[in-house]
Amino acid sequence: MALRPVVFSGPSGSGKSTLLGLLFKEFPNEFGFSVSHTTRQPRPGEVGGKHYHFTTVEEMEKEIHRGNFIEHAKFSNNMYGTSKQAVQDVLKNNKICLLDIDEQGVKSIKKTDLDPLCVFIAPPSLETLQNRLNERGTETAESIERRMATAASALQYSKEKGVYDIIIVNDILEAAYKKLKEFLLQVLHFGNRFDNHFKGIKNK
Ligand SMILES: Nc1ncnc2c1ncn2[C@@H]1O[C@H](COP(=O)(O)OP(=O)(O)OP(=O)(O)O)[C@@H](O)[C@H]1O
Repeated sequence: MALRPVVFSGPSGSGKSTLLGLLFKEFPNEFGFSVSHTTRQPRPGEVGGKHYHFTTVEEMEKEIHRGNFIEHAKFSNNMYGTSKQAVQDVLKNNKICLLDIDEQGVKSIKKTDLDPLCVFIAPPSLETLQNRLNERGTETAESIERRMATAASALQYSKEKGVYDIIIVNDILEAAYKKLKEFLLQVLHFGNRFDNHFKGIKNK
């Protein structure tokens, strides 16, 4: 049976990368990250090919035109997208593919035959979201404003029936991670890969 990919979505700053990082740390052999393409500039510490494939508008448009992208979207004047190759690279290693994409991407990927599980990471409040973006220190005031403007509509969309399989409010990080992990352990029926781990949780 094909391994179902897991799509993470949620407002910028809600904690997707943080939670994904915890999953990869705990289960390095189970999960693989679908590396998205983007035309935005790398943030300090970001590595091409690992966090994103950094590219140009011209190159990305050419590849989209060739049909090589599953989904793509524009956000804050930059293009983002998931190439078919990025997902294949994970699946060929027999790992569960994790994706970090926005709600436009979620709509597109749900139309494919990938049958993704969709997880929405929500902030405890818009105020906390803004504080976290400020504290992360990666955005200009203008960029934070743009992110906050789209956050409200993303939260609204997350409540529509049938879009997300679970909504996780990332208030206390440890609690959010536990909820995420338990959900994935329960839903991803793919052999007995997590059995021992799951028993460990149930016995606690
Ligand atoms: N539960 C939490 N409590 C406090 N701070 C948190 C929590 N989760 C994440 N953070 C912090 O909030 C900031 C935003 O988190 P993160 O970068 O993971 O968000 P993101 O959803 O991946 O954002 P983007 O979509 O912009 O990449 C980071 O500085 C992170 O350390």
